[in-house]
Amino acid sequence: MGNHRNALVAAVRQELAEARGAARAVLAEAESARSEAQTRRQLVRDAYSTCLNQLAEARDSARRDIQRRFQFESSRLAGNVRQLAARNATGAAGLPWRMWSPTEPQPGARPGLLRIGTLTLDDTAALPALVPFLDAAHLNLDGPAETADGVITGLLLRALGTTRPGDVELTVYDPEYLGGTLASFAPLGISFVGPGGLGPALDELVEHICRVNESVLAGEYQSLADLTAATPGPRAEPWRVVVLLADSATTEELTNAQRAQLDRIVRTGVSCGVHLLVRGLELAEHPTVRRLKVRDQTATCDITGDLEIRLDSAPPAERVAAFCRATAERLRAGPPPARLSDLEPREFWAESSAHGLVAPIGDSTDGSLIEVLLGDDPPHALIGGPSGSGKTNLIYAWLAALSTRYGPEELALYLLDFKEGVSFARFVPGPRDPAWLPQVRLAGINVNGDREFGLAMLRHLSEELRTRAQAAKRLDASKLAELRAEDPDGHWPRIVAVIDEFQVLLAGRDAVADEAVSLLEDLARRGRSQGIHLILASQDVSGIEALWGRSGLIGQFTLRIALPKARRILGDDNLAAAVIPRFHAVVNAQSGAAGANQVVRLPDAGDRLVWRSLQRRLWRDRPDGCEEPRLFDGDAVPLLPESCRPAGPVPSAAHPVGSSPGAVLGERIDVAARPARLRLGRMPGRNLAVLGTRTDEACDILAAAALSLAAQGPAHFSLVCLDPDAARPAARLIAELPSADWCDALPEAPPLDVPHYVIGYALDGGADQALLRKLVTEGPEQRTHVLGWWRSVARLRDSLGGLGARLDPIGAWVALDVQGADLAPLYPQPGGPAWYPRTRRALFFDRSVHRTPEVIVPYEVNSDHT
Ligand SMILES: Nc1ncnc2c1ncn2[C@@H]1O[C@H](COP(=O)(O)OP(=O)(O)OP(=O)(O)O)[C@@H](O)[C@H]1O
Repeated sequence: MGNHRNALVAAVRQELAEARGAARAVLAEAESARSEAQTRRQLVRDAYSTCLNQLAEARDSARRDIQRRFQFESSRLAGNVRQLAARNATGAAGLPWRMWSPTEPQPGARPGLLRIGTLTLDDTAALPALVPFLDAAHLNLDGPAETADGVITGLLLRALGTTRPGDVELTVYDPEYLGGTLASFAPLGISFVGPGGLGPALDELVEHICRVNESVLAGEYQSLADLTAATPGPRAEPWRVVVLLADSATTEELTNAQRAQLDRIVRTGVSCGVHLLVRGLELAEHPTVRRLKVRDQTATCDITGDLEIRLDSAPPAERVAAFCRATAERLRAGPPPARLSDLEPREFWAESSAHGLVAPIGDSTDGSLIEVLLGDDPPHALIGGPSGSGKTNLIYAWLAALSTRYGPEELALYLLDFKEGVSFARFVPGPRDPAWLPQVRLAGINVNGDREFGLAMLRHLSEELRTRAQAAKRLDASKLAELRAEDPDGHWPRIVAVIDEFQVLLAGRDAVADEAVSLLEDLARRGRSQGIHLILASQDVSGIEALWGRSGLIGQFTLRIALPKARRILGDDNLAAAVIPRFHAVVNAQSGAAGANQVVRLPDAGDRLVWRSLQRRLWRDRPDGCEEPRLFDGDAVPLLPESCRPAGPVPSAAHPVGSSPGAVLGERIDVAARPARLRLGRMPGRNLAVLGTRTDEACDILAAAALSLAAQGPAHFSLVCLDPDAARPAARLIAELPSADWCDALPEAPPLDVPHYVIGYALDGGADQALLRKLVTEGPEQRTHVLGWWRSVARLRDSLGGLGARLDPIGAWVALDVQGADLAPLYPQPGGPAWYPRTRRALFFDRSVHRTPEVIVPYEVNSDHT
């Protein structure tokens, strides 16, 4: 029993222990689950708060980003709006009153927008608030009369200040103050409409619109704005601006008929240049009506929606009065003369020169442009006027009008100015401006001493004439238009040659004048049909008289342009030039016959900056391959071209030598600026004498000759210098020559297998006579040539043996300051050549090629002595 109980107890204990164990295990499990859940909860909480933080950060950065973008975009937009506003409301249309002054519109420019105040967009700087008006809209204002009238005054001043005097006609209906509101505009000749006059005034406007449609637009143009854009010159019709300052009484009083007329004007006015500027009266709905709701110093406009406009104050009364007085004065004085820019066409280089060159040179007193023609008739022009009368200015204006109309394929210009000045330098690249006028092929400046250059240009044109005549003959064309039609791929621009102070070329009874006259005559006679036109200008009556003596020449110059006080340009019975005022010209296309005069006001074409900017525009548009013009500047000294100097490896004796290498002596005065060469073959007399006392130039000529010979192939040089003044240039020369030796006296001619040149400085300074004679006589056959410098012809003769010495071994010479008569012993014709020495010019004569000597410009070889 006891055992049984014990066993029972033990079993119960056992079970209890197990149950307790199990309960503990469950508890432990629950505990761990709980702590796990707690940990998880903590994690979730942490994650949540991290997430919250991140979200907040992301939100903040997105907000910041949006704000930044907004600011960027709004300031960009504001900038764009500001730029557009600046472009659309330039000058007087947009300047605040304190800086305001009227601005003359560019020709052909359409009216822009007008400023009435400012707009503020968030924190951007204030933007100008602009409204359209002329050629665009009627304006309907509503609000307190005083503020609205201030806006109207401002709008009128801006509209008038951005148009030419007389381009806007003003009509004011102001029944309340009988015109007093806008009385400051009275000097402009406003039509004030009295209280009972509204009906007739509206009728008159409607009639005006009908007339404009019927006769001015005539079905060809949609609007006056289109007509103005398409036709250069003054406006066909002024704008009519009608200001209606109504009050409620007026509105009530408006009859049905008046209302109907007003509605018609609203619908049709803008295209005919009639604009309403109305306060206190509701205009009918129409796309051209813009409405402004004015409050105290602020307004809203249907263009800018809800944005509030801070209105500008009304313009100061004294400014309005001063402007109106000045404009009335200008109106009385008539339209101002055209400006250079008025001569520009709407589109550059759009004209063909096949049938002629038509271009305006100025305007008439009513403002319409006056065009002159160069073509088959009249083919050539003669311009005359005393010094300072504006010939150069006229030529500038004419060239501007021509070169903006006709591109380089249509027009080629050759410009020569015999004045002491550089009038044509502006057309070629200069140190400060690389641009040039693309049509200019050649310009000569400072040529008053170099009539030969004028001759060279005429010869060049004559050559061109010959080419054209041959082509025309081949293609059976009798004039340029036909030649161009037959040969559409050919390059046949019209050529205009301008020669200012041409009489310099014809002055004197020498070979230059004779040849110039015969070339001019030929060009004037045959150039007409080949598209070569001459414009000759002169201040000098005697110059013009020189032409009158040559009827074959003067008869071709049927276009005459006489500046004030010009004499003998027009017919003897035509006195117009004596009475025209300053800066005017008489244009006469009938050889100056009385009755064919047109008086032109000439624009001021002298402003360099205006010209430069126009020329840059043309230059930027020049076609590919358009070459720089050739500039001949009589004051510039040309440098020996690099191609005439030895370069690269020294040629060996095996190197082929041409049969007659050419010694370069200077630049020829011709259109191509070619070097003058003396051929030194194995023939008797192939020696050169440089004659004169100008050491620098003589040394330059010898150096250019030696260097250019060394550049052509293997050669040996022996330098002899008998004048210490020439020692330095001689030393420089020997340093540059690949194969040379310095001799204290004339060398014997050693037998060499390459040409040998003896370069002698001041050979009159004690050279061995016998040796010199031997060298010049026998040397050339053995390819030994003397290129020597003597200070006079007499000294040359002395150094060759004295009085009876023969000079024929000297086959070529270059004379510097030696008078023509002194050159007689070296010249085939008795008396010597006509030569009057000039600085940096030399007379070159090669017995074997020249009939008459040629003037050359000695090159500068080393630029340290000039
Ligand atoms: N239409 C014009 N409007 C304003 N100024 C002008 C006009 N024509 C000429 N001038 C000015 O008059 C002056 C003389 O003009 P220009 O040099 O053209 O005369 P010119 O007849 O060529 O004189 P010269 O023969 O002595 O060279 C210049 O200062 C020029 O700017």
